[in-house]
Amino acid sequence: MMIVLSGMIGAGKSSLTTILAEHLGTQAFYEQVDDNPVLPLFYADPKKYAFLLQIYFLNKRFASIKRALADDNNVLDRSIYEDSLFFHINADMGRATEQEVQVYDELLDNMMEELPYAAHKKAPDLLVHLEISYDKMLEHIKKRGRSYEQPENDSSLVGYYHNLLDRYDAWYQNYNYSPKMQINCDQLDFVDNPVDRQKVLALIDEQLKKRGTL
Ligand SMILES: Nc1ncnc2c1ncn2[C@@H]1O[C@H](COP(=O)(O)OP(=O)(O)O)[C@@H](O)[C@H]1O
Ligand SMILES: Nc1nc2c(ncn2[C@H]2C[C@H](O)[C@@H](COP(=O)(O)O)O2)c(=O)[nH]1
Repeated sequence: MMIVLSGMIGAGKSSLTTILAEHLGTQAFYEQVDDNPVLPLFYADPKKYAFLLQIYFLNKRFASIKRALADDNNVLDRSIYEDSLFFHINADMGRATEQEVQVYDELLDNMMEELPYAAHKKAPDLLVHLEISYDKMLEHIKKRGRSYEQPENDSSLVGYYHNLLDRYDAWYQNYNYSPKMQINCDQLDFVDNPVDRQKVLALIDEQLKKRGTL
């Protein structure tokens, strides 16, 4: 069983990846963030580093999916499809050239074809999308405290985050690679509140049982 968590920056993917993997007794696979040397460069100069960051994420994501596929059961923090969404939004904001987008799209297609499970199973068993409002997302970003993500250090992030949030909603509505479910995280504190945590886990269990995966 492969479960993938999707959602905006700060939605709670990494936190729920840990909780869910523990609940299901499976392995967790995280996005490479704190030890990502390109991420701070990107936030300081998005136009210069958008393409490099995307190649960095694609490479790491691909390695992580291959490692995850070596196990029967796993939970992944963010999908490879969202990386592409991020890049296309950045390109639409003038941070990547048409040629860079073309190279990225072709490389992604090529790499997806090479996945060892390509012949049988190209997608996760369930995508769990964490929906979040702008205000709640900022609250989480503040709580986590990565300096380069704070709008008070860089006001252009307000527009960037609104763009991402708007397009994320449409992305989830159109996502059709696998079964999917959405959890609104604004009122559910699955990090510090055990009752909310059980509620979220029950919602996911219900979907897995319905699909015969649990
Ligand atoms: N539902 C929630 N309620 C309260 N705090 C949360 C919730 N989800 C995440 N957080 C907090 O918000 C911050 C970002 O969460 P994280 O799991 O790193 O998000 P993501 O991986 O989606 O970027 C962390 O400090 C985490 O403790
Ligand atoms: N330009 C891109 N940025 C990305 C991508 N994937 C993640 N990120 C950024 C967003 C956050 O600052 C940080 C970690 O994301 P979380 O949602 O896990 O907090 O990395 C991407 O593909 N392109």
